[in-house]
Amino acid sequence: MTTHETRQGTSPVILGFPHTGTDVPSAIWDRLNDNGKLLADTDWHIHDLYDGLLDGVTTVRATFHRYVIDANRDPAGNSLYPGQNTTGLVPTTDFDGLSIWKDGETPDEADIAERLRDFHAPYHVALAAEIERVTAIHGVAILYDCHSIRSHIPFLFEGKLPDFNIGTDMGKTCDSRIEQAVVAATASATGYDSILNGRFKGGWTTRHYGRPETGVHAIQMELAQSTHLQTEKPPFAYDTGKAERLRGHLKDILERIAAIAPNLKK
Ligand SMILES: N=CN[C@@H](CCC(=O)O)C(=O)O
Repeated sequence: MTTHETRQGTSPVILGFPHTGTDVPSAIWDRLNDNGKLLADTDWHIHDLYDGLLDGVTTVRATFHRYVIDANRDPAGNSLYPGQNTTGLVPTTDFDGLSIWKDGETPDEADIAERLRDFHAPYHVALAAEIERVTAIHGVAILYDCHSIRSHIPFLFEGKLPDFNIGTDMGKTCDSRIEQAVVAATASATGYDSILNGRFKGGWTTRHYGRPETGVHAIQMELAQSTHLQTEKPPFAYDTGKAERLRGHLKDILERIAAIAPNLKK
């Protein structure tokens, strides 16, 4: 089973897609309960949503599902949000806090070690290699990590999530000009709301790679799925009309950050 797909380009921008994969090996699939088999926490269609928006962009996409192992979690198993409801490296629940494994089939330490080796590590080896390659071309690289999530999830947050959720771990993971360019682009998107470092501050990928002092900048975009899906429940169908409108704004965001790259110094 392949673990990831890489498309190489020469732009300074790299798109990461840790959660759009839906591949689950049969031995793992058989351990999921009926709720887990819905794969409800997938970032549905997000790689299609961003397809073709920026010339020369590099993309790295995990093809395995986050219930196999979550490529956006610390491989050491540390929580993204200690003390708050969240999901882990190999999640035991979905975003609603409901079990995803059959009774007695919750992955153990040996399962987690195996999945780290077979899925999490190969994805991050590929992503790190692209960051290194792009940095060798431009002196800098901008990793934009692409996500989506349902707009109402009481287990994780109150009320309705804004449409654009920008995460930079409180400004630590990228130059402020990148952060401000994305904030400005989302603020000018009429009919959408947005927030910087609200409930979603950037996952492990953004926090791990974003080291502005070394020339590697990272920013996460968490889109509310109501901006591009027909409904936020199975079958999580793509809404072409909504998506086309949104794609104009995503293109604007990506072009703005690509234009900043030549001005970023190590
Ligand atoms: N769709 C995925 N959302 C991310 C959110 C990370 C964060 O808290 O910023 C995830 O769970 O990995």
